[in-house]
Amino acid sequence: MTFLAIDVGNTRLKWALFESARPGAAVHAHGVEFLDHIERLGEGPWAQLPVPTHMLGCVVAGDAVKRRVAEQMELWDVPARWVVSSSEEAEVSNGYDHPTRLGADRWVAMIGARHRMLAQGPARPLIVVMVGTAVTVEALDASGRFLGGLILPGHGIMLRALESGTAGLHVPTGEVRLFPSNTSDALTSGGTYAIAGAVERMYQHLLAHCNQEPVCMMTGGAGWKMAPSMTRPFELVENLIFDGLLEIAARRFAPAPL
Ligand SMILES: Nc1ncnc2c1ncn2[C@@H]1O[C@H](COP(=O)(O)OP(=O)(O)O)[C@@H](O)[C@H]1O
Ligand SMILES: CC(C)(COP(=O)(O)O)[C@@H](O)C(=O)NCCC(=O)O
Ligand SMILES: [K+]
Repeated sequence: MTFLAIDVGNTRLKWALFESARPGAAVHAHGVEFLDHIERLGEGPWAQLPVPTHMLGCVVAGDAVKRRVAEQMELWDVPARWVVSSSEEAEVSNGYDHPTRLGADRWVAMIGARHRMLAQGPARPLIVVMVGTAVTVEALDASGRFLGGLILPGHGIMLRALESGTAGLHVPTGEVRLFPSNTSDALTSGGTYAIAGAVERMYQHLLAHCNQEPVCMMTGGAGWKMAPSMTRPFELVENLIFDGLLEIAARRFAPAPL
């Protein structure tokens, strides 16, 4: 029984074939493609894979991209299934005004993070930071209710916005500095501390709301860039979306109850 997990963001598709649809399952194979290269999957990395028993994915990149992924999956007789955010799943509840409008990647990452925390110790309030094309900062209370979250531009979008809106900001990538003394460092540091500052504020909001120190988990392709600049203890997790997809898949596909 193998399980294919797919996470399609606005920049890249991440996939992993697990040996079962259970949390902690061993990874048989995994890979990443930029969205422009999705058409390579079927004749490339997926051609040699054993046929997955089940697939579950999450996609925020739009319907055209979703169809292109489904086309690549035609090499197997496996239906493409995509998570839709809902008001409750895998013991996490959704406080969004319109639960189905919440980005599926945010929902799935929260489910992954909540169960990761529960596997390590008692339930606490939880901050989930995802640093991808955009950055999201979610807050959950100790009961597993999503209270709300922040969306802000990721590093690339911030830089491109500044480049396109000004005459004098076309410079190479710089370093994160406490007191940036050139344009490159000023831009790189500004973006990094904007993100770190947003996380710090959400941490304070959640601490005040719950009166208990939150656990903080960070994930996403650019998470490693943020790690040295964070103000609170956090765990950098490779892919919370895969963790969440395994939790959901276990409840949908696995024969034995959890
Ligand atoms: N080797 C890399 N290739 C592409 N993006 C990278 C790489 N290393 C870091 N990044 C950063 O990660 C972001 C993409 O992360 P990812 O989690 O794949 O985003 P998304 O889920 O939105 O597609 C890019 O915006 C970029 O800033
Ligand atoms: C916020 C996002 C753009 C993040 O996308 P990503 O950076 O993972 O590509 C995505 O989760 C999304 O489109 N959300 C829908 C709106 C919402 O969550 O309120
Ligand atoms: K993502």
